[in-house]
Amino acid sequence: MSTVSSDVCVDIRSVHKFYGDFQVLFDVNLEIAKGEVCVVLGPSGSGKSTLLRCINHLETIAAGRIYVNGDLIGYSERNGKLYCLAEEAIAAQRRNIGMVFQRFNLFGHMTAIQNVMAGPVLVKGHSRRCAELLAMSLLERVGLADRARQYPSQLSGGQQQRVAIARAMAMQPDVLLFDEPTSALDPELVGEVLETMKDLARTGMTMIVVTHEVGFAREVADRVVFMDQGRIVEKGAPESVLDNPRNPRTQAFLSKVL
Ligand SMILES: Nc1ncnc2c1ncn2[C@@H]1O[C@H](COP(=O)(O)OP(=O)(O)OP(=O)(O)O)[C@@H](O)[C@H]1O
Repeated sequence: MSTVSSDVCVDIRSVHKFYGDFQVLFDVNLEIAKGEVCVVLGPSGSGKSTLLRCINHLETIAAGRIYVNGDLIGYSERNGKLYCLAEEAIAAQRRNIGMVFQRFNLFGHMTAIQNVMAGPVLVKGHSRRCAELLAMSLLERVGLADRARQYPSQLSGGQQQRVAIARAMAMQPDVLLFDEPTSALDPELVGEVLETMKDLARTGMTMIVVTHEVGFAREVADRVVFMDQGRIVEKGAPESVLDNPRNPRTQAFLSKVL
């Protein structure tokens, strides 16, 4: 049983993570409220992607706990000890944690709508009819209803990423994780994906976004987290972290990117 408050969606407690002998995360603590948009900034190699991947247990952790809506991710706890969950149980947890990657990872042999329908049909057991209605409404939401029958190779990078967002939404996750969703895109396609993410944020979706888009952080984030060398060194409202950073490492980073 966890003691997570019902307003908290993601609760990261004292997480440590190693790759072999290399410690990549040090005592990371972060609570994300339901409906919150949290943007994670930081220099390359600071551990942002790794932290995101720990949340849906694509990476194991050496110590600490991660809860999503009160559910301990990846492990069960008995008498203070952690035991790894079976793959099936981890897969069930991942269904509630959507992830959008830098490379869109769409199925190339499926049309846009088939990509969005796949999860609801194959994983959730929805009827094709039901999944098709849901997929169409999501494609409409990301502005791609007219592209539903096209294959990924017939879509631009920005359109493919918007399909990937619709696909993640189709699982009706508790939280959506974005791992640098615009960094593989040509600059002129970045805006349309950020607009889609802004729309999503307005609907009250809980989102954790790793990005270098400081403008997006300023406009959309409820909170900005700054990571450096595996640690959260600063977190707070965007205007406080971005305009008045207190930590010298945040100051140095922002002076380069702004
Ligand atoms: N599978 C892995 N095995 C060993 N080291 C890894 C692995 N994945 C990442 N690392 C190392 O862990 C550190 C953090 O990587 P991570 O990708 O989390 O950083 P990041 O802040 O997301 O960087 P970027 O902004 O460049 O994507 C880096 O030093 C990286 O080289």
